[in-house]
This record gives sequence, C-alpha cells and structure tokens, in this order.
Amino acid sequence: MKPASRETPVIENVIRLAYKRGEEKRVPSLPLELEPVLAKSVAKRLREQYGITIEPGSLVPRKCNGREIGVLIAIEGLDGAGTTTTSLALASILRLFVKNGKAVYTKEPTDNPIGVLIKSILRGHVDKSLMRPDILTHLFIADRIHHVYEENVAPGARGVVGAVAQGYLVVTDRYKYSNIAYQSSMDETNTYTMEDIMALNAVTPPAHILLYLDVEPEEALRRITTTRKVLETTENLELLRKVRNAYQKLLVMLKENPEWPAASPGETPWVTHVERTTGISVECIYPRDAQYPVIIKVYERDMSVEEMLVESLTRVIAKLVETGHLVQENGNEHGV
Ligand SMILES: Nc1ncnc2c1ncn2[C@@H]1O[C@H](COP(=O)(O)OP(=O)(O)O)[C@@H](O)[C@H]1O
Ligand SMILES: Cc1cn([C@H]2C[C@H](O)[C@@H](COP(=O)(O)OP(=O)(O)O)O2)c(=O)[nH]c1=O
Repeated sequence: MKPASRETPVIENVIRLAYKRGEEKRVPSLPLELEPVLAKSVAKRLREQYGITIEPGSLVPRKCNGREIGVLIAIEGLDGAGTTTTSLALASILRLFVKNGKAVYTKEPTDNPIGVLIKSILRGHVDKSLMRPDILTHLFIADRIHHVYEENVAPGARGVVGAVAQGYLVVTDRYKYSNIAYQSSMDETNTYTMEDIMALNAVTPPAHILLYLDVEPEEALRRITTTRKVLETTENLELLRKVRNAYQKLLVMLKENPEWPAASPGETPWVTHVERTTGISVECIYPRDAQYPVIIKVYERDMSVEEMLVESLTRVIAKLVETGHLVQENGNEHGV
C-alpha cells in the first residue's frame, strides 16, 4: 500500500497504513508511539551490535567538493514483504537522526500518469491486452526515468538524483530491481531475460543500498489476502514463487557483477543523465572505490513487524556509516 502524499510527515503516513484505502486493504494498525520506540530500539542495537552511537541530529551526509551528498536506498521484496511499512519507517527514522533532516519517502510505480496507467493495467481496469510483460517492462522503465530525472521528490529537487545531489537520503519503495524480478517472472516466452531487463534499466543509476526483505511466498500471500479485498493480477502464489527465485538470482548477479563501477561503458548510459540533471560529477554521487548497489538481505521468518523494522533499519544505518555515506558528529543534547 502506498500513501498518497509525501508532504505529510512520514510517521503519520506509517500510522495511516492502518486506515488508508479502506476499500482495498484493511491493514492492521501499527502502534501510534512507533517512532520513538523504534528510534530507541535502533539506537540501542546500533550501539550494542555495531559500536555505533547515534542521537537525533548526530549524523551528517558525506561531503564532496564542499557539498552534502545523499543516497538512494531501494526497498525490495515480494508483495506483502513489508516494503511500504519499512520504507516509511526508514525515511522517518533517518529524518530524525540526520542533522539536516533531509530524508524522503518515494515509490514506484509512481503517482504520475505512467505510474497510474501501470496500476490500472495490473488491476485489470483497462484493456486486458495491455497486460504483457514486455509492455509492462517498458512502461515501468518510462515511469522510472520520469521518477529519477524529473519528479519533484523533495522540495526544489529535480528527480530522485537531484534530491540525492542536494543531500537528501531518498528511500524508494521499489526500484529497478522489481522490474527485473517481476517482469522476467511474468514472461513465459522468455523474450526478456533478467539480464535483458537489467540492461534496459541502465538508463537509471543503481541504488546505493538495496534492502531485500525476504519472505516465504505463502506468508506473503497470506498477508496480502488478509489485508486486501482486491488483488492485483501479479498477486498469486505461483508468480510469487517465481519472483522470489528471480530476486535470489538477481542478488547473486549483482554481487558478482555490480552496476557500478561498471565493466563496460555500455552499462552506464545513466552517467550522462545523472551529470546533466545534477550538474555535478557522478564520482561525487557514486565514489569509485565502492561497489553499488550494496546489498542487505533480511530474512523475515518468524519476525514481528517491529522486529523486522528494527533489524532492517539498524542494518541500513550501520551500512551507511560503515561505507562513509553518513558521518557521525556530536549530536544535540536529546539522546534516545
Ligand atoms: N514482518 C511482518 N510480520 C507480519 N506482518 C507484516 C510484516 N511486515 C509487514 N506486515 C504486514 O503485511 C501487510 C503488508 O505490508 P506492506 O508494508 O503494505 O507490504 P508491501 O508494501 O510489501 O506489499 C501489512 O498488513 C503489514 O502490517
Ligand atoms: C517498480 C515495479 C513494481 N512492480 C510490481 C510490484 C508490485 O506487485 C506492483 C506494485 O504494487 P505495490 O508496490 O504493492 O503497490 P501497492 O501497495 O500500492 O499495491 O508492481 C513490477 O512488476 N515492476 C516494477 O518495475
């Protein structure tokens, strides 16, 4: 489920998960006091497991040529894995802990015209002949190009990359990795392999961090069917099993052959677009001495929502500190 507006404070959106789109979904409510509880638990686990001490406002984005540079974090998983819940909570907690308060939630498919068309196709509301994996592959990519280079995801920022270049931590609820896992799994003719869809997606940059929420397809379907009256065409057990296999394969592919630094220039058409949109060197946004995306996998077996959130958020923040994308500074006096 996706909230309608990112102008609303993120924590409110988390709470609204309980009420939003009542006609489609009945989502169990998360406790109202979630944010402070979560902040405390995350700070505690970071201290105990990673030796990282953080307080509200104590983290700052790394700098390049004197300006703060943010990151792109993609949250991925099967429908029902909790990508929306986790993305909202992560943006909220990051906003609390970073000094500039610059963290935003965004999502794909977007609420822009191409994203709306995609949703109509997935819901079977338009001509059924549009429901083809090849058509969807290209529509999702077109929606993503607009999202990454044009959509106003943060005040005064052009596109996701514009926001990152202005020091925002951008959390996207799904990204190109959904495209690769879902559309290749829907394609029974095997016209577009995962590698093909990955190559088509080289028009947009990698995420700095890819958080994959791993859930058993049976559990994912159970969550979807208990929270939603109307299921999307993609939400059936057979497809979810295929998509999970595809995600597992994709994580291996990305570890062996990261998107950045790329092996060949043909894999990086996004570099020109990023530099044109942001006006800064790509090396400032994607330092060459690291490999992207950095992958984090959380296996949800027997985890409560709260446990999944603490585990996921702690690991993402620890990784951002470890890789130098977030730097620890003295925080303010309000510890958590
Ligand atoms: N780890 C978990 N354990 C139990 N229920 C969960 C867990 N994560 C999410 N949920 C529930 O599953 C449902 C779907 O969550 P949501 O974040 O909308 O998933 P997605 O966006 O991945 O489809 C919600 O009712 C949410 O509260
Ligand atoms: C971004 C993306 C999403 N998807 C799929 C994953 C989901 O099944 C669906 C989007 O639905 P979802 O993210 O669950 O949104 P909502 O909660 O509003 O229903 O689109 C793709 O197939 N390819 C893509 O490139």
